[in-house]
Amino acid sequence: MQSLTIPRPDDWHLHLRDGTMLQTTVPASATVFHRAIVMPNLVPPVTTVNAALEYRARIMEEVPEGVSFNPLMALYLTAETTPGQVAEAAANDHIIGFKLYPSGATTNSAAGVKSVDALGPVLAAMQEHGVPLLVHGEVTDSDIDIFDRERVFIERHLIPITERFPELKLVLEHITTADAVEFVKNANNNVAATMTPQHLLMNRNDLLVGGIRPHNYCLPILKRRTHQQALQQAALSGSPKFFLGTDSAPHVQASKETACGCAGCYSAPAAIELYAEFFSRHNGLDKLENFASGYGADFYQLPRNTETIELVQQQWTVADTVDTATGPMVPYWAGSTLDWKLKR
Ligand SMILES: NC(=O)N[C@@H](CC(=O)O)C(=O)O
Ligand SMILES: [Zn+2]
Ligand SMILES: [Zn+2]
Repeated sequence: MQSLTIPRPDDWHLHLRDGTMLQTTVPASATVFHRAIVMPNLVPPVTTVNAALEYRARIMEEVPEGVSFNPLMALYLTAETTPGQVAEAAANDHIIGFKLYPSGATTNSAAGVKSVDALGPVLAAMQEHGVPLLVHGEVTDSDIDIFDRERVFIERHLIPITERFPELKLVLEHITTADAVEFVKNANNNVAATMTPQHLLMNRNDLLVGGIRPHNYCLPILKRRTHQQALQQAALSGSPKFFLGTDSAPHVQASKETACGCAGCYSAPAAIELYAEFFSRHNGLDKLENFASGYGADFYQLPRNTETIELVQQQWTVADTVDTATGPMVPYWAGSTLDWKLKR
């Protein structure tokens, strides 16, 4: 049997939610990943260091016995965020950075930023303190087509931000377009991107052909195949600017399979295997190690993990549903097979 041993991976973009949902989501990620950036789009959003530390404590309560898991908390950037709060965040090892959600762009983004241009003083403080800016990069203007929202956000906001703050550490999250790949490649080394399993493995046909597939619906929305191919090439290129961030985003089945379904793929139950599937399908398994367990840590100036995990080439089927205290969830890739399995 073929097997592959790599350092324990980290997930640089993760949604765990709160309350009883943590009983399901925390073990699913903590038993695989050593560190994870926990996204702050709760209701209400996690905007202060104190709120983030309390949220982190609730997460830690659900980490299984004997498992070491280090949640790195992102704070939700709002129009009220101050340079003082940036300094406070910079001084706390449990806080990794600030997350910019354009208001209305995605799940629980109502409290997000309405004017990116007004963020100058806060971005200046982030640049000064070396605090990363994590970005959901989509405009929300009703006259911009949903498939163009990432490209337009890059043109209108990201290029100006990187020109004005050339030393700002910036991660364009869950990239979906060739435009995003080009932007990141052409930017300074303090600009990087995370990639999800669904954007590497799928394109919009997987969402819309032969019936609408709510469990493949996430934001930014899956794009056409040429964009998928640009992402694939970037991941396979071995560039340190592209690394793993699952964007695992749990919603219960009833909220996904409905007339107005929520955006988000719950990929955590098969996360590392999904990436292995992608790299193995493209004869690039040797690139998995740095993508999953190296480049992200390097970017965030954290040590690489020394523990290892083992993947074995063995077919298995992702569960149809996962039970939670608030009802069943349908994981991403439910009922389909994968060729690589994490040895647990
Ligand atoms: N990606 C998604 O489709 N959904 C995420 C939010 C996000 O990361 O944009 C969620 O919190 O559900
Ligand atoms: Zn997002
Ligand atoms: Zn996300």
